[in-house]
Amino acid sequence: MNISVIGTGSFGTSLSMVLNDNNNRVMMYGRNQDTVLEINQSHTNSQYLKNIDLASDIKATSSLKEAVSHGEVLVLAVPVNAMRSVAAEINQLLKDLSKEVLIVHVAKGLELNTYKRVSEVLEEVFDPEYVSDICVLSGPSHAEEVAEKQPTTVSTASIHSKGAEIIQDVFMTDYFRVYVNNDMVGVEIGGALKNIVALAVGALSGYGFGDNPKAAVITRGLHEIARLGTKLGANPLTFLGLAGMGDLIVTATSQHSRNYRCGQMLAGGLSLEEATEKMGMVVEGVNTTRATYELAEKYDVDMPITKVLYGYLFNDISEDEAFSALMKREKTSESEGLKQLLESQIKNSK
Ligand SMILES: NC(=O)C1=CN([C@@H]2O[C@H](COP(=O)(O)OP(=O)(O)OC[C@H]3O[C@@H](n4cnc5c(N)ncnc54)[C@H](O)[C@@H]3O)[C@@H](O)[C@H]2O)C=CC1
Ligand SMILES: O=C(CO)COP(=O)(O)O
Repeated sequence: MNISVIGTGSFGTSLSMVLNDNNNRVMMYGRNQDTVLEINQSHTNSQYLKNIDLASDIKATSSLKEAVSHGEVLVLAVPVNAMRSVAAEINQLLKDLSKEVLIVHVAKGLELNTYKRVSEVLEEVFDPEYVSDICVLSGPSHAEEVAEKQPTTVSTASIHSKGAEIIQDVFMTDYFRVYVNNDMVGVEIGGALKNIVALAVGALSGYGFGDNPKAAVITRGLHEIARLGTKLGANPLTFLGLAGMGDLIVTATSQHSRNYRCGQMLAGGLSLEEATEKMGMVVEGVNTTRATYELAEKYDVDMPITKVLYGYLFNDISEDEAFSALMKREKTSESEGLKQLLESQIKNSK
């Protein structure tokens, strides 16, 4: 198929390699002329993927119109905060070209202020006449390792039934395995909220905390992701899958993760601005912590780790205050919490 990948950052580039390996005709769109030239002439993207050669079949353009004209499937691989404006530009081009495409996004976060999942933003922006379906692709998939062709597994979900199966076909190679999941809300919430946990565990690592507190934050973090997710209509079992537990493991335990490394830098004394600037790539967990904190307040969902991280990121509470806020809460029952998740699932499935 003809596929256009919108975004020449780390993930857009590594997914272009997967799509090319699966015999699709891939065109990347990037707003940075130098990157576009480098991809076309040197077949590398050295700012984002060091020591990786791209196939010469992968073409890049700085014309969004050219990319939209080329693709039957458009892969949106830009940060969440750019999604609405990029989608609006694409929608206008689709109208002008009178063309229908299948959209898949790979962004992991919630939109600031609206607290919307990315597919909700896209559904709002795209005219259904020009978009056959809107899908998400998410799961444990560091761009660096995808580019090295390390065996990788991800989930895809779509608003309608057909889209996810097409996305499964266009991405699936012998090193990139795609599972269809029918829980769009769960897949998007899992991918977005694991970044909060990764930031928190990165900070723990930066302060020199051991494995016990890290396991506590990962496990209880997954629990609170599931609590908010089910409130929003997700199936709690999705959080045990690739887009939940899988992505949480890969992100909250890895030096590849920008969120984890950002947490480490904060613990090392950098300000939030300094840490995100030094990263030079998107750290979705920062905005998503704010959006999730506000969303949890709105829906009255107890999210102690998110709340404490919000205080640490935006209100300068210290690590001691953060720990004390978490450890000195009222006594609670683990089995009661799990039971409530199951009850929500029964309610959601009715
Ligand atoms: N890097 C990774 O391992 C993975 C990233 N993701 C998600 O994919 C999304 C993109 O991440 P990365 O590629 O890693 O980010 P990145 O920071 O490496 O690259 C982002 C790209 O988007 C472009 N961009 C930003 N605003 C734009 C706009 N308005 N118009 C056009 N292009 C724009 C930038 O120029 C850059 O090329 C994020 O939501 C991230 O959470 C998902 C899975 C893995
Ligand atoms: O989502 C990712 C891997 O699945 C990458 O996470 P970071 O954005 O923290 O690097």
